[in-house]
Amino acid sequence: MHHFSYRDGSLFAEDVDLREVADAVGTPVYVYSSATIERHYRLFSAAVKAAAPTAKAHVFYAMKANGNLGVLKTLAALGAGADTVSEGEIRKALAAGFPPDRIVFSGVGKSESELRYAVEQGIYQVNIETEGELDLLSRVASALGKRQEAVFRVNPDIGAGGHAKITTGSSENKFGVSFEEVGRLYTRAANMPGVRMMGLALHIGSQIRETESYEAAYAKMVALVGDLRAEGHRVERLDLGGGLGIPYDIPKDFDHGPDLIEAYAAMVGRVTKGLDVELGFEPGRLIVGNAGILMTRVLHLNPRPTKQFLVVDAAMNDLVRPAMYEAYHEIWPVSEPEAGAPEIAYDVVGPICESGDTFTTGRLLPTLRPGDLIAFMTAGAYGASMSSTYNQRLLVPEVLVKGADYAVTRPRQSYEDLLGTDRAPPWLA
Ligand SMILES: Cc1ncc(COP(=O)(O)O)c(C=O)c1O
Ligand SMILES: N[C@@H](CCCC[NH3+])C(=O)O
Repeated sequence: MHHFSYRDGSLFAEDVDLREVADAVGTPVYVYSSATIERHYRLFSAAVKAAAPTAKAHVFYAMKANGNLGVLKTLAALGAGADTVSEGEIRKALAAGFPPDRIVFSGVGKSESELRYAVEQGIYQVNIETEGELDLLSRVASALGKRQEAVFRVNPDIGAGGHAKITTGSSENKFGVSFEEVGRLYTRAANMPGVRMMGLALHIGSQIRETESYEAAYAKMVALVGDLRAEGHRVERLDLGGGLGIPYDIPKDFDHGPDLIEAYAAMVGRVTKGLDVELGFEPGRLIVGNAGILMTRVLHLNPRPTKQFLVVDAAMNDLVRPAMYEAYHEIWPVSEPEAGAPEIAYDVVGPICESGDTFTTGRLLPTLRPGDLIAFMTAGAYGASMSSTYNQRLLVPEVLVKGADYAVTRPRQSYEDLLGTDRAPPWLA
């Protein structure tokens, strides 16, 4: 369920009329609902905690999905941890109030300075993805006189996900140390200064809407825990990653309840039954995806003999998912269409000079005119966080709603900001 609905002929985010936000903040604009974020975080954490009653479960929100400070503070206040993938994310997580001992650092290519920063901050766990990274972490941490707790991110050779570009668990993907190598690396790490191996992690992909792939991968990991322990290794933590998917095709009256979350949690309970480990989870999209929309205004119509282009003021630099993954986002007019109003098939496109700057083709929508507002739904995850200034367009503002209140949690970038970071080379100055 999410908290965007029609009231008095207009689309509301909780108790805030989106027309009001468009007037005050302009378009395009991302709008997030605190209530939806809270609901999904609570549903997920309660489900996994209940399903694995003997294991301690920690939820680390994967902040790459949405790193807005207001969103992060909302989740930190609920007691979530953070799954980070760069020094920038660690810094932002700390600034948002996540305590260091609830921060996990994942990622395929961590640099020496990033690892040093993470160790200095005393973060909970580094998820090591290569042997070179094990060596580097050991060197960096021992030079600081510290011992960093870490796990190996294992590639289980079982991938899943909503698109080939977001599958991560196959051995063809770059992520994690090879399943066959873990035993040898664990043995090496036991004798290394600066690191303390605590267990294993995996993350098999994103937008996964079934539990079978997870179950196969998790079962493989549970067996690996047993094998490592039999060799005398300490394996106290199992970080099960994120990736649980959400519905993108949501009819307006749809209440997508906790079904998939519960099926997932039950599967986790089944697979880890009797296993004495602390479990970690790294959900991103599940927490914030349905909690956000991108509101945009129609600029122009461009009729062609075979189609009608609807040119809006948002573009692929603001929401890249359709261009990058052929992703589907529902489009809801902000003014509620009258029942039975005639519909037209539109190609909804942005102003960027690429044909790929197309949000959808042939989408049936009520008749729209320049000046009308529409919302790309389910844009809370990998929307603003993947945006860019391509075509020298300003990064769009982000607004967080709570009940009848809203706040601009990131203002629209200014042209001064856009130009201000560039430097001319001395020979052209
Ligand atoms: C290591 C890791 N954890 C968690 C996530 C979060 O994924 P999702 O947003 O699909 O839950 C990702 C991104 O896929 C990831 O790479
Ligand atoms: N960016 C992807 C998800 C990738 C997840 C990051 N590991 C999306 O928009 O669906």
